[in-house]
Amino acid sequence: MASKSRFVVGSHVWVEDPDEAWMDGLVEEVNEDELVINCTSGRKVNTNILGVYPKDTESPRGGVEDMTRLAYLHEPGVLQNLKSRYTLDEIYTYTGNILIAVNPFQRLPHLYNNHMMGIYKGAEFGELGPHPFAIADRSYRLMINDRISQAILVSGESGAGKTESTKMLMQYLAFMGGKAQADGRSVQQQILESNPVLEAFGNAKTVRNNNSSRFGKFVEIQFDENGKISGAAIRTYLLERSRVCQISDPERNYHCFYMLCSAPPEDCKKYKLGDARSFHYLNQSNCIELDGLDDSKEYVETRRAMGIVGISSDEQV
Ligand SMILES: Nc1ncnc2c1ncn2[C@@H]1O[C@H](COP(=O)(O)OP(=O)(O)OP(=O)(O)O)[C@@H](O)[C@H]1O
Repeated sequence: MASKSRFVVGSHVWVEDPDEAWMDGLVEEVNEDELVINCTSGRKVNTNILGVYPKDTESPRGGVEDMTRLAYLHEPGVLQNLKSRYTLDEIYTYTGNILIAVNPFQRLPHLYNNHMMGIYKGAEFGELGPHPFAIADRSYRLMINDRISQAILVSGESGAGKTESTKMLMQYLAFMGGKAQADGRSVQQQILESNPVLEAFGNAKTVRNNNSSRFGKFVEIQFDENGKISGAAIRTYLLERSRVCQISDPERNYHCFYMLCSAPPEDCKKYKLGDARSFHYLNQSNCIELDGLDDSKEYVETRRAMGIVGISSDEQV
């Protein structure tokens, strides 16, 4: 908590602001518990000492990779560090061995390719830049070396990037534990292909996220004593069932329904499907199509993924 003695005229500080969250500035006057702060934004603020925090003027402009190195680990300090890194497209930051991801809202394929997985493979934790691959690698190594099951918890608010981060963790563990297999349906492939299937049936557009998971999941990947994947299980929880029959503008129902309505003509005829706008469960909202999402392509892709995870064509209809 801020205390009176911490601030004198000329102190660099952070002050809470209802619009900006935090503004930085210099203390201009100290009157008991009240401060007058001259903010760099040009505003002058009179405030109580309780809403003011010291600012570290020596932290690097580009931020630090591990926030335990910050002089002050308070909210404005943490947010400023994340912001400095984000402006340089550094979306990952550590706080000790916790990885913080800030949603980039753009595809960054160079961060997640095979080359990157190769770089993180076996690297000492903290030696390379913060990355989900480093977290996955550390868990994998701990499992191999200590022979103890490991768990990675991914949490955050809706749209924060949990689903995307989880896919990267799974991608890395599948890379590390993969076995060369000729029949094209290896366990690691099945694990990765489970994502499009789960997303088709359990994800929907919400106000906050075009691909919001409307369920929780626990992904268990089992490894044999050589560190190769031997099996997997995915448990899902608490699917938002009400969405099936009730949606509000501008949200959508589950992706699978729009995919079905965009199926190839022979399938539409076979299953008596038609324009999504003709179905009450879909036309309660005006949002039918999503930018950047081709439901007819997704239909084909989902059926392919269902085949890979082991749902036969007979079971699919
Ligand atoms: N690392 C990333 N790279 C590129 N895009 C990302 C990344 N993380 C998130 N996104 C974008 O943000 C969107 C929302 O992310 P995501 O679905 O992972 O959030 P979530 O935390 O799982 O949300 P919810 O709780 O609603 O399911 C993604 O569809 C994607 O467009």
